[in-house]
Amino acid sequence: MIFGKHINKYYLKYAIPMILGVIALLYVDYVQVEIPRIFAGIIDKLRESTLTNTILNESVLRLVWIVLIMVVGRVLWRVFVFGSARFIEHDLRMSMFLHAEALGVDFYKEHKVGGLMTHFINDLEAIRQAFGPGILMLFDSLFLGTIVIIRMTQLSREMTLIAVIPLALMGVVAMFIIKKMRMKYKLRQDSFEHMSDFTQESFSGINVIRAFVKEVKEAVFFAEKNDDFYKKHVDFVKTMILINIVITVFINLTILTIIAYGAWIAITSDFTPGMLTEYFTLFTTLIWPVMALSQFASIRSQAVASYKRIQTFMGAKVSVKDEKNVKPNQTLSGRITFKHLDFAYPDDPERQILNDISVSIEKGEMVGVLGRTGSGKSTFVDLLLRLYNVKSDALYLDDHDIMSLSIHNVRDQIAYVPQDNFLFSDTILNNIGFSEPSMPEEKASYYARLADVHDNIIDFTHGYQTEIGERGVTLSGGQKQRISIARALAKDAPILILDDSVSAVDTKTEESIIKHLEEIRQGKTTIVIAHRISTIRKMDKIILLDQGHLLDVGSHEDLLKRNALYQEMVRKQELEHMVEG
Ligand SMILES: Nc1ncnc2c1ncn2[C@@H]1O[C@H](COP(=O)(O)OP(=O)(O)OP(=O)(O)O)[C@@H](O)[C@H]1O
Repeated sequence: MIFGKHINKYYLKYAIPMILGVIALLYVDYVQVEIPRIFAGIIDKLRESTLTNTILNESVLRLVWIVLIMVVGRVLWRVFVFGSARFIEHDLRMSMFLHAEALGVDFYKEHKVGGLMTHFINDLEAIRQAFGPGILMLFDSLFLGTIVIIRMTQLSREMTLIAVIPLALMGVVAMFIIKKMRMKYKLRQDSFEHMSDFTQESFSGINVIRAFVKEVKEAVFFAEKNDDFYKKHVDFVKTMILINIVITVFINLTILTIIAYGAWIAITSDFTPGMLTEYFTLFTTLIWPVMALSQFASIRSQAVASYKRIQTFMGAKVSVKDEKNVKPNQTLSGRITFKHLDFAYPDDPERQILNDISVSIEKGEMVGVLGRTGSGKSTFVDLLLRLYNVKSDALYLDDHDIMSLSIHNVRDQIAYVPQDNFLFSDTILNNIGFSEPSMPEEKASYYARLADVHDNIIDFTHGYQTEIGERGVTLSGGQKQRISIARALAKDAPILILDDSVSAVDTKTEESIIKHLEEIRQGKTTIVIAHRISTIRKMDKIILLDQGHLLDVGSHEDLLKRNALYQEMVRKQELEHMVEG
């Protein structure tokens, strides 16, 4: 069962338990074939009236031994073969997860999470089936099948020919059906992936669906996907049933032939009733290996289809990775320099998002980034986080070209509050303490105070132990923002980036948070993207972006004096303030 490089390595890793398991399996098969022979001996001795107590006792003792060996052997192969299959599934899942973590933003833009989940659930299960029951079926059918056929041939060559020819014919027919089945399984899996994608997105956007009263429209779309999956699944199952019918018909016809032909040769030759019983028992033993072979083919075809999907996923290029020969970990002071930086997103290389950006941010400065929506503010900070590759000699952290540092090194030195304020379904304490294992509650509460969210937290019945998300409380937008800020502050990194992170709090709370930032970020660099001028007016400098260009850099007073766009923004916001006021 050669799958491909992502799996073949596990053959080596689990070679010993797998081989031990297969040896136990083959030994069980070997002793199992002895049973019909013992019965045949007893029957013939009975017929000849030569059965003595000693012979009977010996036969029973041999049977007891065989059963004991079979019990122990079955336990052993189950542990070794099925155990290894579970380990392979576990290891592959782990490397898939690590790969998923390494994949860049561009991958997640193209691939939906629901589809990704089907690799982790259905496709991995298909691989496990191939390595557990699949290996069992493959060796059972080959080894048990062979020794049974040899013994059957020793008993009667002609009858074995009569029995084996239809079985071989069945194998050929089954092969064609299995090929079809593989194709149908792939279609079924693809359909399942589309349905999962759709379901995941619908649940994520359930509030929007409700707000637009589009439940019926979504249900209709879901029904289409559900129907499609149903049809593809039924189509696949029909082929599976067809193969079972073919097998059953062939086997029963062969049994009939054996009974008729066997009875005839028992009457007309020296073929004894004991031999006929043994032969018949052997043939019924042969049914399992034949069935196992066809089931193995089906399991394998599903696993191959699943592996191809996993391979496509594992083969997805990690677009953002360390350059060769990156410097060993550097401690950064927080100085940032953009030098004529141009940037276009990899999926749209023709459209330049940032143009010729040259600006310096000194260690310890508090810097506001302002600009109309879509002007490139988030892109500007995403590049600092090294979420994308930039050309060399365009962006420096201290005196290091960002491309010469490891991604881990860069991100380790930056604390970040993302625009969507994503929080994990975990306790508030663990969310705030995400940057360090087991952060004490006093430390988390210190940062929560700075982010002005401590009072909200202690209002919850379980305080810092309150679970957030699916299993716990639902937080308001402002609470989520402030917990995200506390989480970033708790990282206490040389550079802190807040991407539009105080938009959901009132101006008084915003003022308090900014004041706290000024106090605790002394000597450390802080970059705050904002839409409200009130958020950044007191900062050391303001970077004004417009349509991907750096329009101006200076203090609030400087920009107010000389920059028309800034004056316009201030005027508009004052007006809005007055109207609201
Ligand atoms: N992953 C991406 N791929 C391609 N284009 C993108 C991507 N992300 C953003 N853009 C484009 O880059 C431009 C700048 O977006 P960006 O999010 O940096 O602006 P912004 O100033 O932060 O906007 P806002 O204030 O609305 O958050 C936009 O035109 C946007 O469509």
